[in-house]
Amino acid sequence: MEIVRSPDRLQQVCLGYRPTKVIGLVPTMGYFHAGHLSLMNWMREHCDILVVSLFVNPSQFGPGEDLETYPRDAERDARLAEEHGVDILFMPPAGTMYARDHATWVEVPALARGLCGASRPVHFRGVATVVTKLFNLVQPHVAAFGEKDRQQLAIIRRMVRDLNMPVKIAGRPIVREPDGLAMSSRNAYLADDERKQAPALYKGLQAAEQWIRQGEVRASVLRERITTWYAERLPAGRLDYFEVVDPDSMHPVSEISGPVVLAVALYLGKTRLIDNILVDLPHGAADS
Ligand SMILES: Nc1ncnc2c1ncn2[C@@H]1O[C@H](COP(=O)(O)OP(=O)(O)OP(=O)(O)O)[C@@H](O)[C@H]1O
Ligand SMILES: CC(C)(CO)[C@@H](O)C(=O)[O-]
Ligand code: BAL
Repeated sequence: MEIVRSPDRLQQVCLGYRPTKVIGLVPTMGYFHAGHLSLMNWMREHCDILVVSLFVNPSQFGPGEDLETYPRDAERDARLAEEHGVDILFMPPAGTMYARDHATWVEVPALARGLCGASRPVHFRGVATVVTKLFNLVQPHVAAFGEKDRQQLAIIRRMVRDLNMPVKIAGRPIVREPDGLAMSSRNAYLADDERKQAPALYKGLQAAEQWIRQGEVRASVLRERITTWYAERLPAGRLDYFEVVDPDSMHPVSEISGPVVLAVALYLGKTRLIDNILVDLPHGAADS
């Protein structure tokens, strides 16, 4: 495995491979867990040259968010990357990815206003911009992203389509702890009592899926029921949002009549956790 720190060097190495090798990219912010490793394992089977980027991207953090305290362990991450067959681990020092007078931004506002975008207004602009930069540096044939960050995945798919970027996007399933909690680097922030309550986040989504399968089609009723459900089981929690959205546009659905995503964000103490599930109902389900 080669560790590359310079963006120019990364571009030069990848341009050399591009004509003859299938290049796969897994973008990350590091502090690897089984979710990251599942993306690497999948990509290892779908490319010749596996590139993993590890960059805690400042432009996707708003003021007062956890940029400085974001968990980091570069040494352990490098060891795990090597064990998982990574060919190139890109770890740029903070100052090298953006010019001092960086002025170009990529935005997909139609998909970035709601859900996480409502409480993190600059977040998806930062994500779309850094992912574009990574695509330009690596020129991957395929890039993989987790469904845990489903709004991010939808935004990247739309950006790639709208801007004719020559890369295939693979969305990969959420890897969970045995108790159902979605793996996330930020789980490391949870105090013991918070960690004990955290699996209720996913259990709530499963309960809401059941209510839908039992015939509830009104998003407003689901939101009311789930708010009570979480308040009873997560006394330390503060709900940021629970939304029923269309899987492609990520726009809210008021009456369910086909596949929907149930998406939630909740603060447990100071830690903001997100999760979602796809409820894959057939189209026209409510009419039958
Ligand atoms: N539990 C998971 N299952 C599958 N993919 C995941 C999971 N968690 C993160 N990913 C994916 O890994 C990639 C890198 O994500 P990132 O490094 O931000 O990790 P993270 O655990 O999501 O961190 P955070 O705590 O910041 O949310 C993204 O495509 C993300 O969707
Ligand atoms: C895609 C990404 C690596 C961009 O910084 C980040 O948002 C993440 O880890 O999900
Ligand atoms: N995986 C999402 C990265 C972030 O929350 O900034």
